[in-house]
Amino acid sequence: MTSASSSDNPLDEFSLIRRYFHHQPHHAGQGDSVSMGPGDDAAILIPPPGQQLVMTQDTSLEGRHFPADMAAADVGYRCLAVNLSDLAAMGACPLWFLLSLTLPEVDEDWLAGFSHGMFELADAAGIALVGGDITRGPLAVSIQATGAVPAGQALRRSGARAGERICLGGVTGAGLHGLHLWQQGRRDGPAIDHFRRPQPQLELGQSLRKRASACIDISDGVLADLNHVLDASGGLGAQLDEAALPLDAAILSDCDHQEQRRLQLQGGDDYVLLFTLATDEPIPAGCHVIGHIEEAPGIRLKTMAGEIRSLSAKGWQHF
Ligand SMILES: Nc1ncnc2c1ncn2[C@@H]1O[C@H](COP(=O)(O)OP(=O)(O)OP(=O)(O)O)[C@@H](O)[C@H]1O
Ligand SMILES: Cc1ncc(C[n+]2csc(CCOP(=O)(O)O)c2C)c(N)n1
Ligand SMILES: [Mg+2]
Repeated sequence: MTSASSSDNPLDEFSLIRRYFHHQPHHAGQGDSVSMGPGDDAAILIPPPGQQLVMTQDTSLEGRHFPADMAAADVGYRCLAVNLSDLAAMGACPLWFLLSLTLPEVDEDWLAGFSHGMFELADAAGIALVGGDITRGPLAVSIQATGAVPAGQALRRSGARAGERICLGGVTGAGLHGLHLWQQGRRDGPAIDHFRRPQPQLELGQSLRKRASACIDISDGVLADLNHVLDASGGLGAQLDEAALPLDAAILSDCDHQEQRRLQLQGGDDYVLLFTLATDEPIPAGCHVIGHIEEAPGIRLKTMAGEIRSLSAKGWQHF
């Protein structure tokens, strides 16, 4: 957020909610499970019969998760996308979300852009805003999203087994590279688009139910998030194949080989799925096998030259 539109009478909290956050869902059926949306002390929701609910929450702060000069519509889109990516990683269908917004002031241009970007993705994903909270302070967006899966079919981090293939739902490295380019003053191009508007892999996640043995979305980098799968699966290890790491050479063309590898493996902000598949499962279209699970703990890389090198599971960390 860079500036406030000055107004003698800024909207009060309730008018602001009505104007920007009472949104008619566009999807056929979207909102059918909402008995009471924004407006009462809490939302009243109808869980789909026979399904389990899946809940996640992610907070995005200006300057920490998105740059202060990012367009409001991109901020709205991105803050919802990172939550939907967690639902995708569980194989869930999105249902409802709550929005907790902390605003430094009432800037109607910013609110119009933010809500437009956020509802663009909400409508595309079929998720309904059912309530939230608005308060004053440094800009922060916290979203709690709920989805559903048929009982017992949620994907978890914990089911990987030795011998299984490790797959990626897309290329990695573009998100953090986009942030770097942004910090150098660039405002367009594929890496920047990836950073501004990550595409949560909801359909892929749902298609992996009963197929993938473990799944996670990559927010902190391939190594760090793969390590969560290995830990959750009982302390297993992995070997990655450098030659098999998917690389969008056009996106990372301005980086040297070492920086490309660092972005691909440790970047973060990717929001693609990493999952494990038994050897008899077909590889979903558009996905890449990047290695396999091993009994011996730790992550190793088979280099282009055929050497095996140990890697530390370094990735993005707040502290
Ligand atoms: N304050 C908290 N209280 C309880 N559980 C938490 C808290 N913060 C995180 N967790 C739980 O810890 C687990 C890992 O959280 P984390 O935020 O790292 O999720 P992630 O999906 O790995 O990353 P991302 O935040 O980028 O989505 C999740 O199950 C989350 O619900
Ligand atoms: C302005 C700015 N600086 C740095 C980054 C990089 N970054 C911040 S948090 C995070 C991991 C996921 O976070 P969380 O675990 O909180 O969901 C990453 C890769 C960014 N996105 N924006
Ligand atoms: Mg996650």
